Amino acid sequence: MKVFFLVLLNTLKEPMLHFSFHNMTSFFFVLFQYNAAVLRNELGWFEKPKNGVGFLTSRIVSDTSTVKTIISDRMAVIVQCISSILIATVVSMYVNWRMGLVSWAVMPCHFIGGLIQAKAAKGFYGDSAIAHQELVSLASEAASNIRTVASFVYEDEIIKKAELSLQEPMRVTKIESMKYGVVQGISLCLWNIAHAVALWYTTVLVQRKQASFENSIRSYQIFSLTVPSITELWTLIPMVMSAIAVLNPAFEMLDRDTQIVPDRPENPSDGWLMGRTEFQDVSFNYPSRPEVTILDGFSLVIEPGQRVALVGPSGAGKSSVLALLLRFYDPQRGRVLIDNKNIKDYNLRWLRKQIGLVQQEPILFNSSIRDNISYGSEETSETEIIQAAMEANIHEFISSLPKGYDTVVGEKGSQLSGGQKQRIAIARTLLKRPVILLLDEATSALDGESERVVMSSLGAKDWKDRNEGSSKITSITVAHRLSTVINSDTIVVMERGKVVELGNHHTLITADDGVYSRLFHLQSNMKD
Ligand SMILES: Nc1ncnc2c1ncn2[C@@H]1O[C@H](COP(=O)(O)OP(=O)(O)OP(=O)(O)O)[C@@H](O)[C@H]1O
Repeated sequence: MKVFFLVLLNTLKEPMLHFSFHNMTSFFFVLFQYNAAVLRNELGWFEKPKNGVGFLTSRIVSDTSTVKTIISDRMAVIVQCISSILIATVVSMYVNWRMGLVSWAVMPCHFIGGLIQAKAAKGFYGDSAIAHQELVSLASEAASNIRTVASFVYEDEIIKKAELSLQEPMRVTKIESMKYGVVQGISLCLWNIAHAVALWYTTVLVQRKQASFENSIRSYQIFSLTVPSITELWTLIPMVMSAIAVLNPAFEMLDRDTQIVPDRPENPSDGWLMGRTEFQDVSFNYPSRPEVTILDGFSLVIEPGQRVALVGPSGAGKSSVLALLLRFYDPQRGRVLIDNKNIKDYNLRWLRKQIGLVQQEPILFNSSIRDNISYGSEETSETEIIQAAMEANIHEFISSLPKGYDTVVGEKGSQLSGGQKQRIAIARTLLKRPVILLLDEATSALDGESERVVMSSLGAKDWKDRNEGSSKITSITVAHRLSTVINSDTIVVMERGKVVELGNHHTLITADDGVYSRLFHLQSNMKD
């Protein structure tokens, strides 16, 4: 009866274990937390080589699936093995306590065998995980830049690089697997010794009449049936070891504090910004290149509603000024103020909602034009979407497409021309109704006429209906083509991270030896 009860218990433990461990909640929780932890980081973190797109993709997939393997799958098996061992011990003690004790006496052989195995398996997975990350990084970089790869006929080089990145891990894995084989042999030998000792002691017990033949056979059978559980338990150890190696960086990722916290201070300010922007003696270098000074004592005041242009030679630091305004980075010295308040004192999410950025190479998503325009402003109506498209001078083109606003644009907008992508990006930013608009070479791919329409529409833009205090949008435009910025209220000429000239087109053009007038005449001559 007691044996029957134990057998029943053994049978019932399976559904209970699977109910406890084999659900995916923990996996989805980790996946969610991991994604959130990645996105929480500041921009400088993403620019480190080890945090590139490919590496991150590979890490998210492999780290989370390892967590799932440990929590959902392996833990169930581990608990199952332990409970089987315990149940078998109780039963064998019940049948013949001497035999039960023998099972435990030879247990060290199993444990030592397992421990040796686990030690040998350490480091077995580390290199292959890194190789996997490198491969994913190479593949995703090549796939996302396939036009460049194809035009330079660089496919074979990428395959060679992939092969090269696998060579060292393959060599290490070969040596490790040979070591592992030897260790496996030693472990098996130890387990066989344990069996031989148990069998020998069974015969001793029978000869001494301390156990009946039937009971010793029963007890030995139970012991034999338990061994696979012990073996399985120990074969799981290498996997758990490797998982722990993977989990350490995963926990580091989850625990990392971002240097620019988007939710602090916790309470967003009320209402809307006016748009007065000020850079006070700002010095800045990128975290990835701390030795190079990008902005050096940069100061500038922009009044609400002003249209300001930043011009100057390539590398002067114009885009970096915009990046600081969005707090992608913090300056090392000086302050950036909006409406006379340091931008560090604003809730960053709230602040960014009021600033619109259009970049030279806008990123579109592989969905419909409508979704791309309403990205980040999901609650807007169809009329508002069309209005924004009209202001960006793209409505006519969209309407000419067979599927209109439902046309899917392909990955990164690959099915559109550069100018069309830029105009969709402008519409997307206009729909956000930003108080401050940042245009970084945003119209560089447009023809002259199209650019004129877009720029004059942006120049006339006002948010009177939303913000009683400010009528016109404050805009900062970065452009190399000076015709883009000729109508700006203020043109700021930058060189090596400093303001070297400031004024409107007419005042700057009259300074004969000025940087702006030289640039302007150079561009006019090229046109002629
Ligand atoms: N993420 C970055 N990490 C390190 N250095 C950077 C980064 N982005 C830009 N730089 C460097 O900062 C300097 C200023 O770049 P920035 O893009 O601000 O110049 P720019 O005046 O806008 O140039 P362009 O007119 O060519 O766009 C350049 O020397 C550039 O190499």
